[in-house]
Amino acid sequence: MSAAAAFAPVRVEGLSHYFGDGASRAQVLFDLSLEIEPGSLVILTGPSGSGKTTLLTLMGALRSIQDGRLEVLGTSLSGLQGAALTQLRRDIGFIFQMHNLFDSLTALQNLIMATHVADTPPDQARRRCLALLERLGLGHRIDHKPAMLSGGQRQRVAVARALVNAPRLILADEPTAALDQASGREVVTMLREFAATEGRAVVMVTHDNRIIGLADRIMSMVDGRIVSDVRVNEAVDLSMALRNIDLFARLSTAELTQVAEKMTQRPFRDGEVFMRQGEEGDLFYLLRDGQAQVIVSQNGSESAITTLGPGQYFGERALITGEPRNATVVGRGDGRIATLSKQDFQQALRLAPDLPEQLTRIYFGR
Ligand SMILES: Nc1ncnc2c1ncn2[C@@H]1O[C@H](COP(=O)(O)OP(=O)(O)OP(=O)(O)O)[C@@H](O)[C@H]1O
Repeated sequence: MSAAAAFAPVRVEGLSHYFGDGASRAQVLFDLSLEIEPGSLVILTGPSGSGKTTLLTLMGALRSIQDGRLEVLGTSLSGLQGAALTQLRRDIGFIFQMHNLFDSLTALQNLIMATHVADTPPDQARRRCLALLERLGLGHRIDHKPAMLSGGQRQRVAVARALVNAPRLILADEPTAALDQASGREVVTMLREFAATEGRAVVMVTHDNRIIGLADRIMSMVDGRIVSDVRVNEAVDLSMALRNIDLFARLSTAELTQVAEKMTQRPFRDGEVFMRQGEEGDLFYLLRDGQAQVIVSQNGSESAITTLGPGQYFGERALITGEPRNATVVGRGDGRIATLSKQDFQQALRLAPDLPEQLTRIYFGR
C-alpha cells in the first residue's frame, strides 16, 4: 500500500445511500469510491439535490452507513457508536450553513467553549482563540454576541470555532454563502493553509464560483454520482500527458485542457481489472502511474501480450469501432489511472478535423 493510501483522511468504497422506506425509498448516492489525500482542500460541487450534503454528513459520521465502506481518519464508520463515535467526531471540524453558535455567549466564549472537549489548559486555549479571531478579522468583535454580528462575521466565528481544536479533517457546507467575495476568499485561503501546513484535509461543499479556483481538487456530483474529479494542478499535468498521445496531438492547448478537465483520476490497486475482453467499451484509459498488463484470451488460453507504463493509454479501440473489448487489462502494482467517458472521448476526437479519416485507416485498415 502506498503511503498516501495508508493515511487517507477519507476513503470511500462502493458507497450508496437511500432515503425513505418501501415504495418511497429513493437512492441518492450510487456506488461512490474516492480517496481524499492529506494536505488537500477538496471542493464538492454540483446541482442542488445531487447528494453533496448527504455525502458530507456521511463523512462526518452524522448519518449511518447503509451500503459500502467509509473510513475516516483510519476508522471504519460502519456500525461505529458510543465513545468511539464521539471521539471520531471530535477529530472533525464542522462548518455548516446553520452555524449553531450559542446566542448567549460572545464570539470569544463560543470558541473557548469548543476547546473544553479537548482538555486544553485554559490560558493556552484563550490565546489560541484570540489569535484565530484576530486572524479572521474579528479582533475587534471578540466580546460581541452573535446577534450583534453580521451574517458574515457569524460565519467567520463558526469557521474559527471549527479550527480551534486543530481537527484532522474539516467538513464545510457552503461556508462562504454569507460572505462577500473578499471575506469568502480569506476564509477559504485560511482553510487551505490549514490543510497544507498541518497535513490535514478540508472537504467543502460549495456553489460559490468565486472560490473554486482556490481548491486543490474539484469533484462534481450529478444525481448521486461523481461525474468529474479534477486535481487542479494535475489538470495542467494531465493536458501535457494528453498532448503526447497521438490521438489528441492535434488539439490546441485550450482543447486539451477541456478534455483533461473531463477526466477522472483515481488510485488503483494491484490486480484491479480495468476492462474485460468481450465486454462493451464505455471508457478510455490513460495510465498515470504504475503498470497495466494487457491479456488476450484465444482458444481458451490466455497470454499477456504487453505491459503498459505511465503515459500509455488503452481502451480507445472499442470506443472508436463500436466492437467489444479485444483484450483484458489488469493493474500491476498500485498506481493511478485517468479515465474519460465514451461520450467525452468521442467529442474530443471530433475536435481534430481530419482525425476520423486517420482512425478509419488505423482501425479498419481502409
Ligand atoms: N432526510 C431526507 N429524507 C429524504 N430525502 C432526502 C433527505 N435529505 C436529502 N434528501 C434527498 O436526497 C437528495 C440529495 O440531497 P442533498 O441534500 O445531499 O443534495 P445537495 O447536493 O447537497 O443539494 P443542495 O446543493 O441543494 O444542498 C435530494 O434529492 C434530496 O431531496
